[in-house]
Amino acid sequence: MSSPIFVAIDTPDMERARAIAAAVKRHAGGLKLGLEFFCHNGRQGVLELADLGLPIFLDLKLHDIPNTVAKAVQALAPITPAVLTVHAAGGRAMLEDAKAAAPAGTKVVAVTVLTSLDGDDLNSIGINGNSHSQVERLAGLAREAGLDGIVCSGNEVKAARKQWKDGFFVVPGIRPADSAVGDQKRVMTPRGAIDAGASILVIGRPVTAAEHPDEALRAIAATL
Ligand SMILES: O=C(O)c1cc(=O)[nH]c(=O)n1[C@@H]1O[C@H](COP(=O)(O)O)[C@@H](O)[C@H]1O
Repeated sequence: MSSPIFVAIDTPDMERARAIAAAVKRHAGGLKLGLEFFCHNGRQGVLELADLGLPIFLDLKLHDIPNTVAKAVQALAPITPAVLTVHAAGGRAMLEDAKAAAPAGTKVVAVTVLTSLDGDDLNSIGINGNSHSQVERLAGLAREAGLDGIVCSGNEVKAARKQWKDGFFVVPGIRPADSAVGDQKRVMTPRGAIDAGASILVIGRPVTAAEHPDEALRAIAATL
């Protein structure tokens, strides 16, 4: 079985992205390319890294009116990412239109509550609940809209999986026990997230900031 770990290649520097991708390619389940990479390297950069043969998770966290998001998804062609993110808070019509615009082989997943937010952050943007209730609400919305799954932290994935048994659950905010947390607030160990029901783990700095990314990745994989 291929690894559930998608390595987040968060850099605008194509040389560095190529080097990290080449280093981890034998032991990663896929590559996650997000805003930092995409804003600088665009579709061409994505296609170049896709040539390595690993599944590509394109993390653009699209969030706009339904027509704009649907057209943006169409404009990604000829990229056919294995996974694509949109923001659940865009609402049901946006989610439905994003899914309808995506290629058949692309899992469209909705970001629920960013792992960099805690309860106080949620209150400050007018959400008077905790991350658990908000993730459950948005998971229900994503499911009703026909999406493939959600992005949430390891803390909520167990409850979300319970309400959506065949959902695809992406879990970032992954930190091995000895890792720096950085800007993440809702974190979980790799093993904890898998045990709680994650389908895939997104791991960036604990791998990419290591002196030897492939060794760091294999050490994490050994804990699963
Ligand atoms: O959609 C994501 O991938 C995502 C959602 C979320 O709630 N939190 C989150 O950290 N991510 C992404 O996951 C990666 C985490 O990177 P590290 O914190 O370096 O492991 C980054 O590329 C984030 O953009």
